Amino acid sequence: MTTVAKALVIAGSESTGGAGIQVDLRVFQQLGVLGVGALTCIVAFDPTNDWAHRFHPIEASLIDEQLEAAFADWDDLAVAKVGMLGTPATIDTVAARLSERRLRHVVVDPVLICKGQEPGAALDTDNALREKILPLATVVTPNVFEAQVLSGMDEITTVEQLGEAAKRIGDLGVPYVLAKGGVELPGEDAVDILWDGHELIETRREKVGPVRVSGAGCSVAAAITAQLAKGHDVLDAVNVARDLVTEGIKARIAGNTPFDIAWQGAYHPWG
Ligand SMILES: Nc1ncnc2c1ncn2[C@@H]1O[C@H](COP(=O)(O)OP(=O)(O)O)[C@@H](O)[C@H]1O
Ligand SMILES: Cc1ncc(COP(=O)(O)O)c(C=O)c1O
Repeated sequence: MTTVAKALVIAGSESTGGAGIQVDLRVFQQLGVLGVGALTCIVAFDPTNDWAHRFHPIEASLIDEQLEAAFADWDDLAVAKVGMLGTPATIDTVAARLSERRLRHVVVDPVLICKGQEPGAALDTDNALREKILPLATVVTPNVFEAQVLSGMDEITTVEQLGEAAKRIGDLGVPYVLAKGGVELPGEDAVDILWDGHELIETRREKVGPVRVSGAGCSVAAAITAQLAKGHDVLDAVNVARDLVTEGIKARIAGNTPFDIAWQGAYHPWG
C-alpha cells in the first residue's frame, strides 16, 4: 500500500494540453501528489479561426456527480484547486459542494475571461465567482487583470499598486492573496506579491525574457495546491510554485498555437 497526499482539482479541459486540468494534473504528478478531478467545461480552440476559444460548459448535475464520487472515495481529501468554472450554474454547484465538505485549503485561480463567452454571460460569471467562490477560498491567485477587476482599482502598473490590490482582495475575506505581476509590470524580475492579512511579501524571480506562455497561471495555483496537500505552509508553497513556473517557462514547448506552453516536467522538487 502507498500513502500519498491527494488534491482535488475542479477545472476545465483545454485539449491542446496548454492549460486547464491537463496542466494541473501534470503539476500534481511532478510534485508527488495524487490528483483527483472534476471537469467543469471543455475549451476546444478553433485552428481555422485564429485559435478562438470554443467554450462548452458541462451540465451542473454532471459536475455534481463527479464531486460526489471524489469526496465519497477519499476521506483524506482536504485540499482543492478551483480553476476555470465558466457559468453561474457551475459556480452554484461547486460552491454548494465546497461548503458542505469543509476543506483545509481551497486555492482559487480566478480565471475571469473566456474569449468564447459573450460579454454579458462572462460578467454574470465574474460576479458569481466573486460572491460565491471567493468567500470559500483560503488562497486566491489573480494576475494583474484579475487583480484589477477583483479589487476595483482603475490601474495596476507598479508593484505598490499590485500590493494595494492584494490587500483589497484580502478585505473581501480571503486569507492569502498572491497577486501576480508576471511580465505585466516593468523591470528585470517577475514580481508576485503575497498578502497574508498582515504583511506584503514580495517574491521575485528573474523574468524569462518578455515571453507569455499558456498555462503559467494554472501551474502556479496547482503547485501551491500540491504543496499545501503535502502539509507545507502557504509561503513555502508559493516559493515552490514560483520555482516550478520559472523552470516551466524556460523549458517551454512550441506547437502551432500562438502561445508556447509551459513544461512543468522541467522542475525537479529534489533540485
Ligand atoms: N516571462 C516570465 N518570466 C518569469 N516568470 C513569469 C513570466 N511570465 C509569467 N511569469 C510568472 O508565471 C506566473 C503566472 O503568470 P501570469 O501571467 O500571472 O499567469 P496567468 O495570466 O496565466 O494567470 C506568475 O508567477 C508570474 O510571475
Ligand atoms: C480550461 C482552461 N482553464 C484555464 C485557462 C487559463 O490558463 P492560463 O494558465 O494560461 O491563465 C484556460 C485558458 O485557455 C483554459 O482554457
